[in-house]
Amino acid sequence: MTDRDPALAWPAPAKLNLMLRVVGRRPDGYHELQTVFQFIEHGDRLWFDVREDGAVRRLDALAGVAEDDDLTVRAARALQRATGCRLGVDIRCEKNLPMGGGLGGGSSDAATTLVALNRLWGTGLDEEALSALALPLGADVPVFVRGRAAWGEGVGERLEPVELPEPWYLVLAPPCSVSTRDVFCHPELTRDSQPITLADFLSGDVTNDCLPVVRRDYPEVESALDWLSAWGGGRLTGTGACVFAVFDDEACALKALSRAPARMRGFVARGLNRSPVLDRLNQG
Ligand SMILES: C[C@@](CO)(OP(=O)(O)O)[C@H](O)COP(=O)(O)OP(=O)(O)OC[C@H]1O[C@@H](n2ccc(N)nc2=O)[C@H](O)[C@@H]1O
Ligand SMILES: Nc1ncnc2c1ncn2[C@@H]1O[C@H](COP(=O)(O)OP(=O)(O)O)[C@@H](O)[C@H]1O
Repeated sequence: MTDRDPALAWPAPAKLNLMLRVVGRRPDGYHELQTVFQFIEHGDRLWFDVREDGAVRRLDALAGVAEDDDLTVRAARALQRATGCRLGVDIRCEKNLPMGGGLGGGSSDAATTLVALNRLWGTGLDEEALSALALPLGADVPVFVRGRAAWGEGVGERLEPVELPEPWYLVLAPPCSVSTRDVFCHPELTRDSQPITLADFLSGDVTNDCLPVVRRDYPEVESALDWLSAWGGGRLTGTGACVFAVFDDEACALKALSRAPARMRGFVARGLNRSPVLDRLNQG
């Protein structure tokens, strides 16, 4: 066994927000959203080695993120606190997802840590209890813990599983990072969208209210969206910076990717209604 044995890896998939409406604002300043989350077959990978001494350590450095702030470390400590577990863990993370890209990489790492350690430490929390631990770590963490594509409301914590088509996505990562906080503070952000229904979304309403302000303030995002317009139109995930287009088959998506300007990094991945974390859990 190597310390990064693929057979022992735990997946941390990315998510896409297939639509995102800002429908109000709570007294604490957080915005009420409507969104649709779907996972994609592309993400980070994590390995966990249980320690007997209770220490939680991160073995791979993450640029700009101190060990104590790392969402994997915070998730492990939150599980220890909630359960009184005296075990610890060494965490390795192969980071494939861009940070601050709207793909939810940090949130997914945190969720995978909660799910995996709940198994490896034998702490026995059910999905409801794990989701409650997840929310204070970030609004997107619960959907990754539950592991099902979902219609989300509130700040993303009220989740209803949905069955969606699972197309292929071409995702482009423009060379910039968008601050979620800056987008939500933007004076021109639409904050009073009319709520829609799942049926509205399924019949084609895929508005992302963050798109106009992000497009205007981030020229790299604008140019990625413009480039994708030739391939049926580009959409923003979350607050960006990543953008995506939808394809019926993998070959067409790969063909589009091969023609992307050299400065645009990207990848092709299938949409998933079920997170690979659930399958990993069933593997034991
Ligand atoms: C917008 C979404 C959609 O999936 O994804 P990302 O683009 O970040 O991936 C999420 O709701 C992001 O949730 P989360 O990742 O927890 O946001 P944070 O980084 O904690 O938020 C940073 C700041 O944005 C503001 N914020 C965030 C979420 C929200 N519903 N209303 C807000 O007003 C708050 O000022 C908060 O302090
Ligand atoms: N394990 C982690 N992976 C990624 N980001 C992390 C992690 N731990 C903490 N962070 C912080 O969370 C921020 C948001 O990360 P991420 O979830 O990747 O982006 P987004 O919310 O835009 O999808 C990062 O910019 C980083 O400061």
